[in-house]
Amino acid sequence: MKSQKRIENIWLALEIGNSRLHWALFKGETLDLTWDTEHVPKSVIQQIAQCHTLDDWPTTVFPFSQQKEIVLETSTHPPIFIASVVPSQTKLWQIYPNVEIITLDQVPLLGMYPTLGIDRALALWGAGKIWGLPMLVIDAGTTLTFTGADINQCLVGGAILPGLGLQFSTLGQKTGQLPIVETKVITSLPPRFALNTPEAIQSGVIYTLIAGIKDFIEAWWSLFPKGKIAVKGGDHTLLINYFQALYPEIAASLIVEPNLIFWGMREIVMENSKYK
Ligand SMILES: Nc1ncnc2c1ncn2[C@@H]1O[C@H](COP(=O)(O)OP(=O)(O)OP(=O)(O)O)[C@@H](O)[C@H]1O
Ligand SMILES: CC(C)(CO)[C@@H](O)C(=O)NCCC(=O)O
Ligand SMILES: [K+]
Repeated sequence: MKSQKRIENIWLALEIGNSRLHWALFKGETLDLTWDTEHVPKSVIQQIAQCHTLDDWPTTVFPFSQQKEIVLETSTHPPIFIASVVPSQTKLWQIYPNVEIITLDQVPLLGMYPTLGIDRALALWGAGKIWGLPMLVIDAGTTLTFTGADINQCLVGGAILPGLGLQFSTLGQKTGQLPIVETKVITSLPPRFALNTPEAIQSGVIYTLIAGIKDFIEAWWSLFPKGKIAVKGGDHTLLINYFQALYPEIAASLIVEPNLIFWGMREIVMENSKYK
């Protein structure tokens, strides 16, 4: 049975990434549900803007809208807080009647540069709030990013490189005879010296990626011997598995938390007492 009580402190967090959308439903400061969807076309956002409550949303965007055990008698147009690194998608969501875009100036980190990605700032802020500083966030998403802050909440800086999927797709797309390796077919470590094309691609990308990440981790620990490291992003499970196989002592000290950006968003939204 659905509760008849209207829940007034429901809010949605929407992280617009380069590959897909990441959603969270909060009741006050409690994270209730998370799910991922594709990027949404304008027509569907227009449809959502007409919906009064979440129950009416299309299941392609809110997969739980038909599930009776989820209490969704939300007030009209539950607020959506958006953190986006895709300006064209941000623009589309602005037709929703109750939307708030989270911007860099709302993140209390010091020393940020103006073009720093909001996802990097929020994940770092969220991780720092929960586990403490110094903190380095490794985001294994469309891109792979490193983003660190010191004990004074000051951005140390970081790095950006193509993520696992992007490395494979670029190799497949920009060459005459290389196939596109799908990350989902990879289960274990490939042979280092491979004797077929797909495994040669896997070997090259994976072993250099792991070596590169290990090098950044060691550089972080030489700057901050007690510095913490948190890992997130669509490819985090794969990367953690490789570290467990190759460098178990490093793997053991990594904090794995897919929801880092949502924790960062919660910190900022909770400043606004209306949703507590
Ligand atoms: N169901 C899925 N759909 C798409 N990508 C997936 C899925 N599951 C795992 N991945 C992996 O996640 C990676 C994308 O990561 P993620 O979803 O965190 O990126 P994003 O948040 O859209 O992008 P950004 O890096 O801009 O934040 C891809 O390289 C892919 O291998
Ligand atoms: C690096 C990405 C693509 C990671 O999602 C995003 O954070 C972004 O677009 N950043 C802007 C550039 C920067 O952070 O320096
Ligand atoms: K990323």
